[in-house]
Amino acid sequence: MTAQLIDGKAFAATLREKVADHVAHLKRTHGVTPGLAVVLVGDDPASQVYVRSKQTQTLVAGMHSYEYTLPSETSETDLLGLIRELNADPDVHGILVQLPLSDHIDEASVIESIDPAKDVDGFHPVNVGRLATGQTTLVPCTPMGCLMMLREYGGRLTGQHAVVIGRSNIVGKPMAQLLLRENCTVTVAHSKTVDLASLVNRADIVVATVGRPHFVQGEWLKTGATVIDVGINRIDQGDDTTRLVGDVDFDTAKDIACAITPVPGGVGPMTIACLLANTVTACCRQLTLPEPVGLTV
Ligand SMILES: Nc1nc(=O)c2c([nH]1)NC[C@@H]1CN(c3ccc(C(=O)N[C@@H](CCC(=O)O)C(=O)O)cc3)C=[N+]21
Repeated sequence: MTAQLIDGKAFAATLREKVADHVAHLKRTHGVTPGLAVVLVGDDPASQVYVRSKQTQTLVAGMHSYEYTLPSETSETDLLGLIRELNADPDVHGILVQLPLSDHIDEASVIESIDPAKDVDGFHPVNVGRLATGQTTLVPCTPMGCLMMLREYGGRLTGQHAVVIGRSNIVGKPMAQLLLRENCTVTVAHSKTVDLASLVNRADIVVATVGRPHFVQGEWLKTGATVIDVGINRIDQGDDTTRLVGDVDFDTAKDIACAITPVPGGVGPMTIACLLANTVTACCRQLTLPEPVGLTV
């Protein structure tokens, strides 16, 4: 058996079309253009690539993009000052501060300083709490993209056993909340989990977000499982080139799973498309305009 490939790249392109359509509608009927501010501290090359990609796609969708690249030695006070300005700026509907931040800046303080209404990452404790209590909120982009693909390719989600491997605040925990909301039976596994292989073997849905290349083996999987690979691991090829691989050993998994996301071209592109979708949603809510259809989960 060879699994169906979940084409995140194509899925993301379709979602970005919906975003662009709604942006055009907002401009036409309300004279409003959604705006996204992206803040990057430091000069990490990988972060620069992501931020550039976010900016390009924001502009292509017809939105305003405001980019702030700050030197790595920027103080926490200065960063908080910028966020205060962005919170107050009516042209900015979404704020994303690229993580991780340098050690001298307290991440939690920075996240808490963002207006929850503009928190398009869904990382603010108010939004985390809203998700956990089943209220309308802004949902973190990576798990949101994973859920959209699972709804499309995972069959009826109710009653399925989902195993989320990884418990980060940005992926694992919100993913578990979203799957609970879909009536899945959810198990969250992590680095201290005993006998992970046999746990994974009982999963109908596997979401791998551990940050270790090729960690999940195909032989662990139950036949017919749906596999979402959140991992983005850059591997040195030994010849000065690098290759991007996931947390799942794709070559062995593809023969056992029913559907599987590739890396690259799976979760990554969906994450950015969901960021654009959240910016439009945030804009509509701030201006009490009708909620866009198809841009939320
Ligand atoms: N506040 C915050 N929000 C984030 O959403 C956030 C962040 N910080 N920090 C860094 C991570 C990483 N991230 C990615 C998004 C898209 C791809 C992506 O599109 N990847 C392509 C490949 C890109 C390549 O070739 O490097 C793919 O998987 O096909 C990857 C990684 C968002 N992040």
